[in-house]
Amino acid sequence: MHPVDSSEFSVLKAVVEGTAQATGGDFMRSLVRNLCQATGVANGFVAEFAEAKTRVRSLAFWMDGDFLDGQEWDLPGTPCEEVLRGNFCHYPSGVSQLFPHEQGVESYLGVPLRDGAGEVLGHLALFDRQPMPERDNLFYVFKIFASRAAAELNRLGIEQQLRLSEQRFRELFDEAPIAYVHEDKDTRFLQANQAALRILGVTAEQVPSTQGISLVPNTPAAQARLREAFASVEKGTDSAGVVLELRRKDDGWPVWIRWWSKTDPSGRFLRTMFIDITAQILMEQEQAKLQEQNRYLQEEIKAEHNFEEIVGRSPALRSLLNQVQRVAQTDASVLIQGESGTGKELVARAIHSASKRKQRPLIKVNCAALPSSLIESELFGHEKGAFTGAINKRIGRFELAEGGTLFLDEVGEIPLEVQVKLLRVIQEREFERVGGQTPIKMDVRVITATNRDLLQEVANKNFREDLFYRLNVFPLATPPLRERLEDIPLLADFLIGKFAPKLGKKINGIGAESMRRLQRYHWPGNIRELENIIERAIILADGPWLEIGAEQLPGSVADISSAALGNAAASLDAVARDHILQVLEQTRWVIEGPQGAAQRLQIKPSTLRYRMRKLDIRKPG
Ligand SMILES: Nc1ncnc2c1ncn2[C@@H]1O[C@H](COP(=O)(O)OP(=O)(O)OP(=O)(O)O)[C@@H](O)[C@H]1O
Repeated sequence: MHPVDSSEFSVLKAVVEGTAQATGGDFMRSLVRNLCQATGVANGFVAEFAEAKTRVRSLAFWMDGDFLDGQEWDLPGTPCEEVLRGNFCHYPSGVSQLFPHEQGVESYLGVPLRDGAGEVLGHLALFDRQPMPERDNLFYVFKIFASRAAAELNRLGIEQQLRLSEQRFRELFDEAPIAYVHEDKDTRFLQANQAALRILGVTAEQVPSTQGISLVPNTPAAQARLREAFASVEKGTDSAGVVLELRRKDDGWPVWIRWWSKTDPSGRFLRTMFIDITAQILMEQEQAKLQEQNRYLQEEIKAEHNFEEIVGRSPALRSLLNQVQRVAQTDASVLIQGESGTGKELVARAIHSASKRKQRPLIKVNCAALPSSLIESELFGHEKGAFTGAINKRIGRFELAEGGTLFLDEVGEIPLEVQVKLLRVIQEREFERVGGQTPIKMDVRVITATNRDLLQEVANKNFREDLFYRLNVFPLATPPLRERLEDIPLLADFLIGKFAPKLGKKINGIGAESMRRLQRYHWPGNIRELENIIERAIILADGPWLEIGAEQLPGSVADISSAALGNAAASLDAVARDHILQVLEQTRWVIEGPQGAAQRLQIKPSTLRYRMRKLDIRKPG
């Protein structure tokens, strides 16, 4: 062990005190200056390898009482070369003779600086115009500070690497295609990368004032997803991610993201990642819409329609067809009123087919066939989980009819609370799904039909007056068959042509007596009733001429007329009531099906129900 004498100690002390507060570049400068001043040598420097191992650059260079900046030099032909090979070198004098490039330098002392693994990083050196005799204390102090300088150089290298890797990480974080957000437990943003800002419509300045949950819309479906997302954080990361629905901060547009989040080790922050899946979700929605449309169209294909054919030449029908042609060219709402079976649906289809919307769908809703609790969601659709039983999202008939026509049959059956929404939708031309909050714009023409006296329903407060006038912009009335008995031969021919081939019969026409009988009948069930009678007559026919006897006309209905005629005091309603009751009792109150009362009465089950309500007919007991 080398004993420390007092002069060594004072040098040591001076350098230690001079460099105590400094780190990094400052430390190097303070080291060379203090070392020179404490040892009395004029010049000194710390240098590290430049890019090539044959060159060095100074980290600090002290010369004749001043610092020189950014010195760089080639090693060959200098005393430094040997030092950087890893050797301690001391030339007490004669440097300029040994190294002709180093004119004016007399003496040199250099020591390599190594990293932890022994690799040379640079060197610390002193040089002078005076000789530098060998002094133990000088070497000793010099070596101590060389290892201190090496440690600092090492640290600077690591710091630099750390800075680079942090910068690389930041760039990666910022430019990653996946969105990253660093947020606190209340989802207040601390940091968000470019992808996150882009997806969420948030600017860099808005990051500190943004809270993730405030971007989730206040709909039952979106909030349920949010709860699911937080539950997945509690459980640990869900590898499949959770789908969340958000609104962009800038324009409020909906975005859907697949979201993963994890609590950081401190437990105070969330590291959240997400990707934008809006395009995928919109495609799924479009697909669902097409599926729904497909399902609806399948049903429609099954139902039979006489598309173009509205048969008849009577003045009453001609006037109706004339109005149909005129109103078809416009987008006006049409209300078709008429008795059951007079062809209201046929007229609605004719308006659609003659309109500019004919390439788009005509969607029908029979309001009497739906339980009142489901009408709203059938019309407007619903979001997943909007009410008990709503498992999947459903697209409503208004959405299906986009660009086309919506035909609301038996509109008088719509409950009052849905009438309010319908009115608003027709006025504002936009609606929301049940349980949803996103307004959906629509371009749909509305045609409605009813066999009720709607104005009477308005007077009875069963139908909103404002909605009535909205729907009744262009009223049409389908005449009952008894007011156009002259159309019966034409209709009968048309119907024979329709049914006979299907039933495999060859029928020429209707016998003269039968035709007279048909034209004397008063047709409470209108054309639907005529259809049924002709179809039945074809089934029963033995020859090419149809014979329709009085017994083939529904005797019971004929009774109504005779009863009504025979008993002037009895109102038609009372007679109808008695008759319906009688048929219901015969069918044991079965309404639908081949043995049901509706079939016997030649009316639709929905119409029968409606009449029962109107005439206050209830099943006893
Ligand atoms: N002028 C017509 N020419 C040919 N067929 C007709 C005519 N009018 C109605 N029909 C036929 O009569 C049947 C009943 O017509 P539609 O369903 O349109 O009547 P509706 O008034 O809508 O009845 P409801 O009020 O009971 O719904 C249908 O099969 C239809 O094709």
